[in-house]
Amino acid sequence: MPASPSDSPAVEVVGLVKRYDERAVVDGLDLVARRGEVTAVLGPNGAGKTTTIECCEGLRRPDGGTARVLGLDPLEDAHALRPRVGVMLQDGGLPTGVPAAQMLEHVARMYADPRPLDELGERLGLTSFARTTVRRLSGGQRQRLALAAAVVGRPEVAFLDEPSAGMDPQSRHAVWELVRELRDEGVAVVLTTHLMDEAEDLADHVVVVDHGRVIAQGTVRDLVSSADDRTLRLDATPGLDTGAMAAALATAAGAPAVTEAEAGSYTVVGQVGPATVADLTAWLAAQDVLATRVTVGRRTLEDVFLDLTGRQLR
Ligand SMILES: Nc1ncnc2c1ncn2[C@@H]1O[C@H](COP(=O)(O)OP(=O)(O)OP(=O)(O)O)[C@@H](O)[C@H]1O
Repeated sequence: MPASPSDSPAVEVVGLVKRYDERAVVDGLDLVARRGEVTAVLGPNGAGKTTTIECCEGLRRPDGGTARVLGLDPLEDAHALRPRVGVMLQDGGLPTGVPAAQMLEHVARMYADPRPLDELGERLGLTSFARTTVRRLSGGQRQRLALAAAVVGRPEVAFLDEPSAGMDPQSRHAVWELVRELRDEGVAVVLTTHLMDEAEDLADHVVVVDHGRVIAQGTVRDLVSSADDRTLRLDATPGLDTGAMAAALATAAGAPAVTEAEAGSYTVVGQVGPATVADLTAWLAAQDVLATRVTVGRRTLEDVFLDLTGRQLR
């Protein structure tokens, strides 16, 4: 049976390449995003996330590979895609001299069946600054307005570049609720984020990008349980010998990886069980060190992300 249009991916990127000054910042990247799913693209600063999304939005011309959105070419078919795709850019990309409400009304008029503005304004908390010009909005207010502009036209695909960056917790939850609702309405939501809790909470599919390529992907559950390791977190005196700690735990925990991510805050990843905790406390007692906190839990998406992409700054 031929695939119906709704079975085909809403976004399909194959072997995408984008170079700046001979340097490939996107280097053979493949990505699929489906209708009714939230696809979260994660990666360190400079990994190529925004560039990839901008190729899908028709804002950049790829140097290789293809990007298709709703089966169309984002550049050649830009006119046909405009009413069907919502875009929230990282820097807002909004005109700055007009009041917020006026800007949104103007955007809404471009669509056949826009969302009711009062309802959208209410749920994203836009009413308190409706008459403020865009340039005078705070960062979080501008983000909320940009999100409203991206979804007011009832898009089939929404590209949201760091949608909740710089937002207070209340706004972030309002954004998450809206994203879930879009997904439930069948929208393909593609978002980038540095917030691992955002990805854990929202994403049906996570794509981890580094150096312009996909290095891991799957559901959050796939990614965190690909190893059955657990993480032990320890708060104690800063500067403990992590090598010696790893050696002390080696019998109980296999070959654990011990790191001091922040001063006095240690992470042990490995086959952590009751004997590991016993060996750790014995080792600490032998050093005359008091643990102020020991917790054991599953690996989080952040643990997986740091394992995949390393701890050095980009
Ligand atoms: N117009 C441009 N000219 C030259 N280099 C560029 C241009 N746009 C992006 N780059 C470079 O491409 C690389 C990828 O940038 P991109 O914005 O796609 O990364 P990102 O993964 O979205 O990062 P972040 O998490 O910091 O937003 C970076 O090294 C950036 O400096």
